[in-house]
Amino acid sequence: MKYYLSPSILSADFAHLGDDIAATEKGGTQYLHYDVMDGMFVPSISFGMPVLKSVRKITDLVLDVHLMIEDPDRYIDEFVKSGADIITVHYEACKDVEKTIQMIREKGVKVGVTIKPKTPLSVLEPLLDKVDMILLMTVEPGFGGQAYIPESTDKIRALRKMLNDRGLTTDIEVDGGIKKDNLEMVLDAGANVIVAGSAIFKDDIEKNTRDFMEILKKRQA
Ligand SMILES: O=C(CO)[C@@H](O)[C@H](O)COP(=O)(O)O
Repeated sequence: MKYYLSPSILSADFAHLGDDIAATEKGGTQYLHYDVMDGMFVPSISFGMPVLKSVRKITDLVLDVHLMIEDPDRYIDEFVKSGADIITVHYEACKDVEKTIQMIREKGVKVGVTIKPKTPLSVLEPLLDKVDMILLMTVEPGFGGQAYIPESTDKIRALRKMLNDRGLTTDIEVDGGIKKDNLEMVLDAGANVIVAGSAIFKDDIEKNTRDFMEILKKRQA
């Protein structure tokens, strides 16, 4: 199993975004998490394609784009053209999630599907072998800096079992409230792609990144 860190730039200082991203690169991250919010699917609005284009120009990190938007089919093509490497869509936001997954795959980028904390794992059953990554939201989507929802740990464990039972090694990404002190817990439960925003983009960003990476590297097969 490979382990990845995906710092969420939602918590970065947008006036110094390039410097903040460079610090995560120096700290050894492999991914960068890019949260797109439309003010409809989630209450807040973040950033979209133009910022992604600028980020693409300054980094070779894997751009892990999480679309918190209604009917994401409308924007898949533009996010691919703007530099996304992985596009993750919400099960709850798609009119026909299998069609959306297929559309993303046809564009030649990796595809993820995600569910909110209250959505049951059962909705993922038909999708398990169709995606590269499943993102489990461990807070209600919409804002950085929230507390991890404790019930998420059992959900991660149950999802890893569902995948193992089918012989699948699909990545499980977790997002929301992940800090150094609960990182081992989500890894033990079966997560292997870690999103962290407020725990990374504060004080010494390079050191925070390195601290997370040290823990992940110990698990690397
Ligand atoms: O998608 C989201 C919030 O909707 C997340 O990516 C957060 O940005 C993670 O931030 P922290 O909980 O780690 O501060």
